[in-house]
Amino acid sequence: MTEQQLREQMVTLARSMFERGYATGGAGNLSLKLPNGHFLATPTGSSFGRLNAERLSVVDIDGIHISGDRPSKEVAFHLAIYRNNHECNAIVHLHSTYLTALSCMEGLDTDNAIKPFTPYFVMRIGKLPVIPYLRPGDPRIAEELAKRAADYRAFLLANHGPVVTGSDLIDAVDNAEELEETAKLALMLDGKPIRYLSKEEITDLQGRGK
Ligand SMILES: O=C(CO)COP(=O)(O)O
Ligand SMILES: [Zn+2]
Repeated sequence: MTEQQLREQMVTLARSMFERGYATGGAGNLSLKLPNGHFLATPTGSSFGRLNAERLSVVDIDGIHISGDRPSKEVAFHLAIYRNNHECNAIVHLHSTYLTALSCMEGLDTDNAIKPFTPYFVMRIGKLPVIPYLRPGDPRIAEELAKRAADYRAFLLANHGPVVTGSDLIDAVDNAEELEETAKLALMLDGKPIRYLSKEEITDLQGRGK
């Protein structure tokens, strides 16, 4: 895809997420890898419902602002993931309701916040490690994500929300939506007897693609 097509795709997918309630207000941010090796990111403070393709931010791998409006204050953590996971070409960060609710719960398993009970969570996400709470924009979020980026496809920032990767922006958005629905189910089922997937069932799903 050309840079122009990727810009238009970011605007369209962001608006779709906004209209369906995955993003509200000015929260969350998106990025993707451009064909020239730079990165396209949502401007800081922008609403997913009202992005403008021409004003999206462009930064290089060091976070230097090349063009467009001032980039998201989280661009450093996006870049930390790209540096450490070459299969990642796009990132979605949301404050979506159910994942953010989950991120506020005490006693999460920090290696995997959602014990698998549906196949698509295993196929699209695998495991969801929890990153300790840091204020939005804290440079230490990038350090924490850099340590885990090579081994996971999604992360839960404690008391904040999800960070989800993909092979392109459509894949990252689909992964984020699947993960949000999984968190919704996990909270609906909280306290009820769940039949979790067995070790064998999880192994059977791994490496099969989507
Ligand atoms: O979600 C956010 C912070 O974590 C939003 O910040 P930006 O508006 O700077 O992208
Ligand atoms: Zn955020």
